[in-house]
Amino acid sequence: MLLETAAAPPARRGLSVRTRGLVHVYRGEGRDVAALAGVDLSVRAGEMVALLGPSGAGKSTLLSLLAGLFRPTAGSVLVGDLDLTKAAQPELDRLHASGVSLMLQGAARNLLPFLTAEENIAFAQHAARRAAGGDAHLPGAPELLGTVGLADVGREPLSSFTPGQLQLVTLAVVLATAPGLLLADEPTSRLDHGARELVLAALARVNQQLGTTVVLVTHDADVARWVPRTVTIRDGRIGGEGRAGEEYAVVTADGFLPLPGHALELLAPGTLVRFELEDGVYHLRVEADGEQTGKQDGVDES
Ligand SMILES: Nc1ncnc2c1ncn2[C@@H]1O[C@H](COP(=O)(O)OP(=O)(O)OP(=O)(O)O)[C@@H](O)[C@H]1O
Repeated sequence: MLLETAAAPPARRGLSVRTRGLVHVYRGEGRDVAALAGVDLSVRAGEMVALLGPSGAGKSTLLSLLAGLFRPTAGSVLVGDLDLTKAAQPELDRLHASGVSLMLQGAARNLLPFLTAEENIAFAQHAARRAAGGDAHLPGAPELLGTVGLADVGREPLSSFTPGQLQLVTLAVVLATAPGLLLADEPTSRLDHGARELVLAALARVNQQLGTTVVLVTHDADVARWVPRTVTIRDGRIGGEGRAGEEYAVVTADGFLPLPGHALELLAPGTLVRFELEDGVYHLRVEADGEQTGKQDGVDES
């Protein structure tokens, strides 16, 4: 099979994402689970962001809320101008038909195995055309398959595809409705190194060529090579951000500053700290038994 790229489908404006004070509690019998405990996340239109973090941190819950699959316990989610927490069902239906695409974990959950790649794309476009009253200008299957690097295999049976190629077909299918926001849950899980690189490269190409906003969840630490911004979710909150390989702590909307993982090990709960500004540089000073123990860290004021 050939792996090659063709002319990209026409760009469509990406959708911005903004959450404020996002809280989600799963209500269970006798036990409630707080999956998200106040997430303030802003993603610009056309940006590509990876959500990282340990298992159970709340990444998939956050992705589902961005997709509008269910409503949060508290807080707001804006996709473009639409507040998903207040939107009526027809508005959410329209958003799902053409504005936001969700790539579920595992190609099998996104594809109909008895159809070819082209037929899977046509199937995905059918609902979008109906929602738009037949007026939707959607990209053709050859264009889409070309964009993900799978030109010329649109009519071959999916049974002859490798796991990496199936994931690329999945990407073409979720792009079939020309979404402004693409949400991908673990798009590289269970793929070998070479296939992971191809899928991440295809996602980055989609983001750059089509302008689609991309938010993906991953355990893949290598993802930072392909994604300019990573956001680490820890215990249902934003625990930090990575930009171009640099790690940052992020001040929350209500003024809290979660410590980065390595500092957590050094600073026990209850530790008293002082911020001091010296020559344009912030210093974090730790107090022990009423005494100053010295400079722990320095941060540029800017
Ligand atoms: N449907 C559900 N009902 C009850 N609890 C849930 C449900 N889905 C997730 N949880 C719980 O919510 C918390 C966050 O789960 P979530 O799947 O969002 O985390 P995650 O970071 O995506 O984890 P993983 O990387 O393992 O997929 C966990 O404690 C999980 O057990």
